[in-house]
Amino acid sequence: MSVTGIADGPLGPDSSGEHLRFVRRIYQMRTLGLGVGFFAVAGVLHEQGASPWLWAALVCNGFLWPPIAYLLATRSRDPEYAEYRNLLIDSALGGVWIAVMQFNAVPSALLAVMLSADKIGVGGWRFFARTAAAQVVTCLATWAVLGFGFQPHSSMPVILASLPFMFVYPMAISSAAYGLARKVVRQNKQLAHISRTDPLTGLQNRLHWDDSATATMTYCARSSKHAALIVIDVDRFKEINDFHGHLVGDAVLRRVAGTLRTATRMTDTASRLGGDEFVLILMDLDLDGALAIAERVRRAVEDARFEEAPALRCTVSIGVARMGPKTISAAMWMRHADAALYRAKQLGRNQVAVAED
Ligand SMILES: Nc1nc2c(ncn2[C@@H]2O[C@H](COP(=O)(O)OP(=O)(O)OP(=O)(O)O)[C@@H](O)[C@H]2O)c(=O)[nH]1
Repeated sequence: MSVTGIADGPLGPDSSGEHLRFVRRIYQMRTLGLGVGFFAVAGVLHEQGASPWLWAALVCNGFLWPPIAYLLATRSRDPEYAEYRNLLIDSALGGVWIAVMQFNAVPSALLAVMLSADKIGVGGWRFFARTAAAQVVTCLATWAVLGFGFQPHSSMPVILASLPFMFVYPMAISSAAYGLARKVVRQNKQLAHISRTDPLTGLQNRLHWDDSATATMTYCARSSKHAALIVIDVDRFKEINDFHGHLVGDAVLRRVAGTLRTATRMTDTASRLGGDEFVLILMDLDLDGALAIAERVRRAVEDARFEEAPALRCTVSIGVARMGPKTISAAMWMRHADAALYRAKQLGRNQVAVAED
């Protein structure tokens, strides 16, 4: 007799912490499943007037096997593999108890179903097929050894003794599955956040810039609102890196990002396009408003001082493009802002230039 539970499927090679968590989860479910399953089988053994060695075997399986399996898995060099082996042993022992109970319908069916459900939950249909095969083999072998006894009728006391197993264990499996589903949702959210975030600055990255620009254009076109695009490029950033080192270069990029965050509102979007290039999408703001923000950013960067390099002064060049009637795509909008940025660089850097419509 043995049951386990649901857990994350096969794990990656670099996840020893995850492996141990997996082993712990299985240990908890195994302890619970065997604890309640014990009574289901005990009900039948009691009716059969079973021998003391069978009772001893049931007690060992029900209460000693979970901590032994846990120790075997946690002390193994490959806890995940060891735990899958333990799960296989669970199924094999389950087969033995079904035969010992002479196929007493209720507890036998419960054992078979619970052992199948948790194996599918842990390792999918393939793992289930392997464990089910082990279960059938041990069941047939035990049945043959014990003389092919067949007593499928379940008395009321046996049914009552099986009730805790019938209710408690499926609830525990469902609860574990719910916890797992919530974890997957949480991790998906984290992954989505990571995929759109620039790790150095925490701003949105290039991948999602296009979506944000297109969404802003659609919204502002529909609601006849203004919007402006501001492209910011650090002046002579290569020289900063070369002279002060990449760590200081990174600090400059983070400072520019911080300045952009401070200068914008909730509805605006600040992104790092890559290298030393940043972009701001400003919603519901006309050209004058956008120019004022661009100038504020330019001045804030000019005034910035760096602990790591007190002598360092850095500046940015900025191109501003409003969303005009002929701006039909995010790429076109960006081309306009880029052209203005190019002009700001040509005019001597550390300045703001405006794109012509
Ligand atoms: N520290 C640091 N440097 C980066 C990072 N990404 C790109 N760079 C460097 O940024 C520099 C960008 O330099 P350029 O594009 O040549 O431009 P620039 O030196 O700013 O020159 P102008 O734009 O013409 O003023 C390159 O040297 C890149 O190696 C980063 O994440 N951190």
